[in-house]
Amino acid sequence: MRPAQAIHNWQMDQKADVNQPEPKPQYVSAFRAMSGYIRPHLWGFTLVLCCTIIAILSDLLQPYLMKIAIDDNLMAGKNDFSALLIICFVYLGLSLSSFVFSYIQNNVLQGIGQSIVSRIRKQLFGHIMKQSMGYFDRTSSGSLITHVSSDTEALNQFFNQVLLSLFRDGLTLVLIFVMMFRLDATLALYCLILMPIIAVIAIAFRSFMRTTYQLARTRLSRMVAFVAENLSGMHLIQVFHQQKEQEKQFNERNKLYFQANLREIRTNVLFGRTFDILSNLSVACITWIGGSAVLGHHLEFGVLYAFITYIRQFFQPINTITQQWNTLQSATVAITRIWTIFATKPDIEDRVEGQDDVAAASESGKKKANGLRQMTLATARGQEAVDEENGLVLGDVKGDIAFEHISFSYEEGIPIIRELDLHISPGELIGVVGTTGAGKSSLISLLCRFYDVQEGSIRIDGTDVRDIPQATLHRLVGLVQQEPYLYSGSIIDNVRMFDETITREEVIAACEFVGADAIVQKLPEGYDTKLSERGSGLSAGERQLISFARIIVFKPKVLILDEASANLDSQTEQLIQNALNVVSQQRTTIVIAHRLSTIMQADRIIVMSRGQIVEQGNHHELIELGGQYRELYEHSQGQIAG
Ligand SMILES: Nc1ncnc2c1ncn2[C@@H]1O[C@H](COP(=O)(O)OP(=O)(O)OP(=O)(O)O)[C@@H](O)[C@H]1O
Repeated sequence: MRPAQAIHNWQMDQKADVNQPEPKPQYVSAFRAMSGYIRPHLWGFTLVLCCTIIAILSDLLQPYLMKIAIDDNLMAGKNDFSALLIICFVYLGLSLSSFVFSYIQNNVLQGIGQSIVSRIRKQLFGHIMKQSMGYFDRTSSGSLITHVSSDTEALNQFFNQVLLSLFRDGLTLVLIFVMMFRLDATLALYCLILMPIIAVIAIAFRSFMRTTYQLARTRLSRMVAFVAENLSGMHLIQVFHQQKEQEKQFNERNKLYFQANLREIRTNVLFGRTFDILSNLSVACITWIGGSAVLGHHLEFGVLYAFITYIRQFFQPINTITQQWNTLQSATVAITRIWTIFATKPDIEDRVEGQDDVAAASESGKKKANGLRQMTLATARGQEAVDEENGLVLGDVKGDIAFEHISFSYEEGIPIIRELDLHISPGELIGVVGTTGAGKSSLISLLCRFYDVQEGSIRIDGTDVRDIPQATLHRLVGLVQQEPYLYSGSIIDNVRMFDETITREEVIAACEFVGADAIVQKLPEGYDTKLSERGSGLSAGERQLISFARIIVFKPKVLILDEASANLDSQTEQLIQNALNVVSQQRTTIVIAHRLSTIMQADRIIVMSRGQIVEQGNHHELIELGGQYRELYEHSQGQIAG
């Protein structure tokens, strides 16, 4: 397999246009893109080829054998029973050979197809996982699910139906003509007259079938996308009692898909039956023409019998090839979609050694970046992470954070963060407050490098985050999100994020440390309790505590907490407050607070408005100042009192 070569081929064919929304089938490009995956299986394909040829010959020789039996034995008036018996055995042998070689050909081809598709699916999933947040903002999860599931399945059909049909049915057609001409050239020429009629019907149906097929596929993917979106937002649907409305919308999509399917089926049936009529008509014509010749003693009866059999066999491959047109189209569209994803580079990538540095990166920053890179390599090997140049160890990172004159926007022309400066000292506990949409979450997304700033730089211990490999950065900076995500799996797995190098004892110690142990112990199987998807068996506060434990085991130098905005009961709130107090010790901590009570004890509170810092100081200083913070505080006090 040569994915790099395949992607290169693809990109050349697309002329670097990787953003086409509705790809059109491009057959040559699709075949070229697949060629890298086909090459390693050349021996397998050769075997398939040989088996197919043998199976086709075994099938096509059967009518010829009957012709010999009829003309050379039965009609010749010979009473040669042994010759007849031999013909019967050879006939059986041919049937058996057709069965065996078709079986081998099918199995080998299915095996090759499945292995290629499973490899592409794996690479596709891996590639999607590497994309940055901007990509997921732009791409719906429903369409990604479709790409990983049904588009890769369409590739499988490409191997098992399209490739096979093109070869098997194409060769069958050619050989049938050869046999026909060998039997009787005049009758064969009569059959050739049929070709233009068949071609006209096939072409007319082809465009119908393409339209109905594409319609059905589009409606199916819309329905899948709708289901995916609804499942991820189910709690909202239930809270707002939108079940009926969503059900109505789903029913509409379902109905449209049902209608498109019916249309597709009807077109296919009509096409198949039209071919049947044409086939019967041809048999009738040949029976009349050939029968007259037999009666006039110009043609042997056995030849006519074989001819009629060949005509019947002749329509089946044409029918199959025309039907495969749809599969070929959907496979090429699927290849286009998949390769478009493969060709999409992540917006955020680790800087490659020797690449141009950001203008702002200082010499010392670069040296430290080198150090951090080395650390990643060393930690990946499980060794003591030492930077040879600077003598840094991972444990030496202090957690000094500087936002230096940064500006950022998700979309051009709509600034979210504007020329913001902020320095956070190692070990400081910072609270960030502000009205909704002020840019608080965006600020921490930038620190985690989910997005890159357009101006300025963000530095950790003097190193630009763009110079730190992402794997290192995400070990340095731990994030507890507003809605902590728990996976289907045990509590142990969720705390250590499936990292087997973290022991059970470490997980339990972390849970005890943040006060989650008592909650876990109450669960039916304690730490081995299997959580359902998103940890739906736990309350919001309990999920927060588990995610605190997660932070403890991964020991980040900088902790970011995007506080849950959901109302928690006072007991859970106290548990979370205690947990925050312990996890924030000896690490730089930034808390985006929705409840001011969480950050009243913070070393410093930042008040944000419209992407800028408008006030900062500790709780008392900001109350004294009498600005936005005081307003927010009085508002929150009013709410509590109310
Ligand atoms: N992925 C995104 N794509 C485009 N715009 C976004 C995206 N995320 C946030 N925004 C916009 O950026 C602005 C700041 O959002 P952000 O989430 O940073 O605010 P916030 O202060 O954290 O708000 P809240 O307190 O409500 O969470 C908002 O106007 C929001 O609509």
